[in-house]
Amino acid sequence: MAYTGPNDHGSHIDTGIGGIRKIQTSPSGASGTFSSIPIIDLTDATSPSLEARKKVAQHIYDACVNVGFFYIKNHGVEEEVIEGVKHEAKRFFHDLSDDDKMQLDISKNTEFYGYAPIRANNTGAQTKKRMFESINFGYEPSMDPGASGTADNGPSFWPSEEKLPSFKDNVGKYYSAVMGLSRQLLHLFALALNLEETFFDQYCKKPGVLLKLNHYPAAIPESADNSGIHAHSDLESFTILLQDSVSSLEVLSKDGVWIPADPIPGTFVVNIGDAMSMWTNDLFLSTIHRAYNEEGKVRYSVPFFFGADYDAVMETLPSCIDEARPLKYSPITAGEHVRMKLSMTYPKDGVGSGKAGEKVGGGVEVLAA
Ligand SMILES: O=C(O)CCC(=O)C(=O)O
Ligand SMILES: [Fe+2]
Repeated sequence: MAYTGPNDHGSHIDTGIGGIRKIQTSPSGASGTFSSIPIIDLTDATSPSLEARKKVAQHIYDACVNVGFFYIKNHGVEEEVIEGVKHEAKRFFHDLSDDDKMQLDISKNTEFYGYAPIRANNTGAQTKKRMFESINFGYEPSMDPGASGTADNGPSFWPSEEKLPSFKDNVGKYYSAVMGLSRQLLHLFALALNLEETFFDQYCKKPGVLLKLNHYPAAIPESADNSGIHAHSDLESFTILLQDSVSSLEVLSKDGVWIPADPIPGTFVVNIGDAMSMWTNDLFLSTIHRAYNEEGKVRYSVPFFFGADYDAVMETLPSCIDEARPLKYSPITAGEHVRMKLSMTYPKDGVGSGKAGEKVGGGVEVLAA
């Protein structure tokens, strides 16, 4: 299903990630015209031939500058591991009591890791509850096959072994697999940008990552709407999204059409986030998307947000600046960028909520707190 009109909730959008913005299709208004989301075969991403890897990178380049979203197939993550994390997501949301889940309350965590219950929009613009709950897990060096350096991204809240036996182990297997895949994608992004294949590695030794489990319940009570996750862009460098079989995700094209990104078996959806868009001076698009519960079916999704080391300074790549594309962004550490935007998503008693008209990080205009 595709909807016309830029946004069916008025002229401003709830980013879900960073307060309310004017409708726009990228942090700074850059956007792409597209009518479908490309599927990219990663078989040759690990080819010994540089030429073959560059061909894959060229497809990624095209997708990043035109759409900001693409599916990947033949990504190498084992089916069993994928089924494992889906199973654990169901256990988390259904086997734990509300009290158990609130023990992991995100508002008690310094780094915005933890559980966020079904709640009304945190910005106050929407009074009805949004029908999704989620839990975020932060960077875990023990789950990163490529870890180097000492991470200081703060501790995650995990359910105890007693409450949910083997949960951390099984989620950890998925986490490690997508962590490895992320490092492969980093190489492809570098090749796509005509950089040394390992260019981004130096910024991603202990990366700021979030593995999030989302649950969209089937039943929509009177006190809620079916909106799920409202229109937003992701804030990290890129996202690897695992969907179940229920359609929900839609991506906004420049002409205001919501293009479905329905689940395709055997694939992940990858999208560029605000940080990579800033890094590339908006050459790579951080495209607005949303996930509404239109079908009234229970749905789970597992986004893995990958960003640079919190102490890495993201400075716009010189090759992405020219007369037609003048420099738009000041250098910022990945940590400052992420913490600022997460604090607007999950405000804590007046801390960090965006103010009307405030310019944040990537030049995003925040219109209401
Ligand atoms: O559930 C989905 O399909 C998308 C979720 C999403 O966009 C997010 O959590 O940022
Ligand atoms: Fe998202």
